[in-house]
Amino acid sequence: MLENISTAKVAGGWHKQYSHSASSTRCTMRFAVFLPPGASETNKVPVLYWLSGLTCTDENFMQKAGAFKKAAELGIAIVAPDTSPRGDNVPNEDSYDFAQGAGFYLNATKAPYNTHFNMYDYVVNELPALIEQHFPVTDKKAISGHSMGGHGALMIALKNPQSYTSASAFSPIVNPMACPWGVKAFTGYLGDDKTTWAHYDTCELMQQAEQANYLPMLISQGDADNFLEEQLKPQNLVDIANTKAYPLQLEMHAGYDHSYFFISSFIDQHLLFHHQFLSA
Ligand SMILES: CC(=O)Oc1ccc2c(C)cc(=O)oc2c1
Repeated sequence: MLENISTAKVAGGWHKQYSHSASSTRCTMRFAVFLPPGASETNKVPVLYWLSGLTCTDENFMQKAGAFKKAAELGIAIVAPDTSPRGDNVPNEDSYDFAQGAGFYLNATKAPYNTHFNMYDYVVNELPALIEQHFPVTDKKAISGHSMGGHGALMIALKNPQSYTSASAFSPIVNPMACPWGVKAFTGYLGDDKTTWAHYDTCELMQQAEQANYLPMLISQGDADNFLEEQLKPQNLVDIANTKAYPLQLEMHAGYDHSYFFISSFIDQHLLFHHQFLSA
C-alpha cells in the first residue's frame, strides 16, 4: 500500500513522494519518483534508479540535481529511494557514516543491524517490483548514484548485469574494502570476515566479471574533491577495467568538489549516456 506524501508538476512531468511498509527492511520506507510528460499505461517509460550518498534521503537528488528537464526530454522516469531504513525501532548511532542515513546498499548480517539494514534486497528486488506495479514504467532499468550511492549503483549493476542496461556514478566509493568509510560500514554490518565484504566491493566484483556480463559504465569525478585520495580511489577500478577491457569510462573534471554543484553540472551527460542503452 503506497501513501502519497507530495505531488508537484515539474518540467511538464510529475515529482511525487511516497511512503510504504517495506518487507525487506521491516520498516516504513520513503522514495521519490519523477514521471516524464506523456508517461502512461499506453506509453510506459524506462527508469533510472538513483542512489544517494551518506546523510541523504529521497529528497537531495530531486531537489538539487537539476535532472528534470533532460529526463523529461528523454522520456526517462527517475526513482530515488532513501539511503537506509529509518525509525524509532531501527538501530542508530550518532554518526554521519554509519546506521541511519548510511545503509551502504548491502544486506547486513551482523546484529543488531541484520533485522532492518537490507538495502540491497530493497533496491534490487522490492522497490523495482513496487514501481513496476504502480507506475507507467517498463522493466528497463539503469542505475546511478553519488559517493556511497555510487558504490551502491556500480556494485548492484555488477552483481545484477541482466537487470540493468547501464550504470554510472558521481564520485563513487569504488573500493570500500580499502577505505575508512567502507571498512567502518562493512565491519559494522558484516563483521570481521573479509570474504563477505568482497561480495559488496565494486573492485572485487569487476575483477570477477565475465565478458558476457559487461555493462557500459560511466564515472564522473571532480579533482578538487576532498575525499578523492582517501575514500574514493577511482583509479583502483580503472586499473582493473583496463586489465580486462571492461567498458568503463572515467571522466575527471578540473576544479569540481564532492557536492551537488558537481552533480548538477554533469547530470545531463549521465542521462544521455543511459538513454542510449535504455532506448535501444
Ligand atoms: C546533499 C549533499 O551534499 O550530500 C552529500 C554530502 C556529502 C557526502 C559525503 C561526504 C559522502 C557521501 O557518501 O555522500 C555525501 C552526500
